Amino acid sequence: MNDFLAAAVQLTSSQDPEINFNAAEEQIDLAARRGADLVGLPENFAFMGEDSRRLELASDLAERCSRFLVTMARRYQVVLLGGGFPAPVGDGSRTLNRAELVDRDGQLLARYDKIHLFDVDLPDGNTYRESATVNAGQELPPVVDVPGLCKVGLSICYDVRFPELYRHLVGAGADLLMIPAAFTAFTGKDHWQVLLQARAIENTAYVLAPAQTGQHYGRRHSHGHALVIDPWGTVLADAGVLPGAAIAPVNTAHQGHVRDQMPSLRHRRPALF
Ligand SMILES: O=C(O)CNC(=O)[C@H](CS)NC(=O)CCC(=O)C(=O)O
Repeated sequence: MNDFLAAAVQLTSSQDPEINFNAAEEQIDLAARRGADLVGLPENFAFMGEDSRRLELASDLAERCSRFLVTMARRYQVVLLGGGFPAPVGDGSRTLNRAELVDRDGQLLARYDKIHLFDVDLPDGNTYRESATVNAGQELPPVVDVPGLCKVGLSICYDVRFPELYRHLVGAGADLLMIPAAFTAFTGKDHWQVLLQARAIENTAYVLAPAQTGQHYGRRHSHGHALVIDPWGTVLADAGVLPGAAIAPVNTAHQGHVRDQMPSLRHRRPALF
């Protein structure tokens, strides 16, 4: 594992993929100029809108997203995560919610289809039924040893509420947990930072959490606060509520130091569970 700069991009994605791709490129460009080696885009970076429109666009959008990630990674020479885009399945009436991690040379390093779907009625009157149009992925997310960086584990958004997924990633050697999201404003204000810090602390791992922010369409508001968190749980960078990025150093010696000082991973009692 080397030392490098990681960027968690924050966007207000809309129903217009053209605008969204341009906004994403602007933030990738800025992050690369600031020296970022690893850049994460949030869930729904290319489209944030009504389900019916998402399904209409899905087959075209999935291809465009994969191509966009390859083009951007090469153009800006960064390792790039597309934190979630619709990939059509079957006759195209349903999708997977897919993340892809691409190397600087455009090579696909890892792919993950979200396994926990957000089917929740919130007290603010908003109802979410991700499973109405999305199929759950059937495989645990991968950990990939990114050449020149570190071992990166993937996940998406609502996954953050399932600590066993991150235990799996850390068991597979992850140093850094990617948690790209489009967290609701309502849940985000109480849960977002707490959950992310918990995942960092309990796994003594870096957390990179790109985010959606602001109003997208209708009543859909996202919480923002893209974060980079260190293995002690300290928030190293917070993108606030405007489009931008949280950028901070990932430091190998520091992770080793934290893991020596707080050896909780070594104190697990798997035999009792
Ligand atoms: O709606 C779309 O356009 C695409 N999908 C999403 O934004 C996903 C599923 S609805 N959002 C979440 O998982 C939010 C989780 C969350 O906010 C929490 O766990 O509190």
